[in-house]
Amino acid sequence: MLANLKETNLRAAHEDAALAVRSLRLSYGPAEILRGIDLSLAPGKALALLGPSGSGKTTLLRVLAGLEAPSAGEVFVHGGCVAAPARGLFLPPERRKLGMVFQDYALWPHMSVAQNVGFPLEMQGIGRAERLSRAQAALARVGLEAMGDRRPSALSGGQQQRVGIARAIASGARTVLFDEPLSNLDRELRESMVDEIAGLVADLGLTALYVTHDHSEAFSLADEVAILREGQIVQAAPPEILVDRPANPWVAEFLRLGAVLSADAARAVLRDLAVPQMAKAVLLPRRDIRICGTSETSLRARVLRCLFRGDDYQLALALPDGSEIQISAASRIAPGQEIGLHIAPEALRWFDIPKRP
Ligand SMILES: Nc1ncnc2c1ncn2[C@@H]1O[C@H](COP(=O)(O)OP(=O)(O)OP(=O)(O)O)[C@@H](O)[C@H]1O
Repeated sequence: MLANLKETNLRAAHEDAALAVRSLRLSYGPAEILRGIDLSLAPGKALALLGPSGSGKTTLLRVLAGLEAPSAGEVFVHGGCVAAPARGLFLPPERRKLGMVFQDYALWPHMSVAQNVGFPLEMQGIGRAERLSRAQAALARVGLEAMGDRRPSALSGGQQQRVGIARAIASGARTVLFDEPLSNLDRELRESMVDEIAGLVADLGLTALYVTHDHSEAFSLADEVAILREGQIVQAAPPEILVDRPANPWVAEFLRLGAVLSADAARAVLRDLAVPQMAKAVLLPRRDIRICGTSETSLRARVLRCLFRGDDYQLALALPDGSEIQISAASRIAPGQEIGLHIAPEALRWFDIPKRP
């Protein structure tokens, strides 16, 4: 599975991995965009690269694909080294046995579905007859064997997504890189597409790497999520672990897990609190906070906004230290109202680094 590789276990890890990078760096002029990345992804697993805009997600994907050359470090695909600048090694994209699915699938409207799927094979110099038969086989694998003659515009969004995946695997790729595949879709469509993509990738037995800036998409699609910040991986773990044990206050805030308070603020606002020695910040996970009566109150908050979401209400609350937190509530509470909140001491997540590392 994915691991933050250490020098000692790297050799075994990268030999077995579908994808691995070691001490990867990339600079554009004086700007260092990727700053020492170690990752590996086991065959058949799905990894999401998640991070704020500009953190280097797309750049890392492009380095894996062979669309960018790293400045230092090594890239491995299915156990073989495909880029190592120190040794002058660089394999171009067509020799890496990786498929790519681009933002919004990037299908050419003037080509038929089968021509779209066969296009990368044409770029590899494969003849027409073989191209068509491989395109047809790939379409059959994604359940679209009857659609080869259609134009992409005559397919639903879900079918276009399947065409994008068929194109990625037509050359025999078992590992597919997805570059923000769902970024421009509206929310509802996106949710059903996430389901469909995850199902298809699992059915086809593919190894998948997704770039996304959407937390819920990353959590739904991937076995493990690597969080990038300014060209470095700050935490890589299964989604449940990220939510339960964020590595630092920045991860907790980025994932919007709740309110992060400095230890001093926590002492001031949380009743009867025992602050561990060395603690500099604490996360109050929003999933563990509930509205309560005065006798149970751990802290007080003021309602800033209250939004009806169909099933429940989303409350934006101001805590006494000025930080904001969003929780759900069963009924409407008017903005401006003071409420009591309860959080169990064992639900708190303490950090020995300050709130804004
Ligand atoms: N060709 C380039 N020349 C110089 N700087 C670049 C180039 N491509 C990307 N960058 C810079 O590298 C940084 C990382 O960009 P990248 O596109 O990898 O981020 P990202 O995490 O994918 O962001 P987003 O979610 O907005 O797509 C950004 O600061 C960007 O401006």
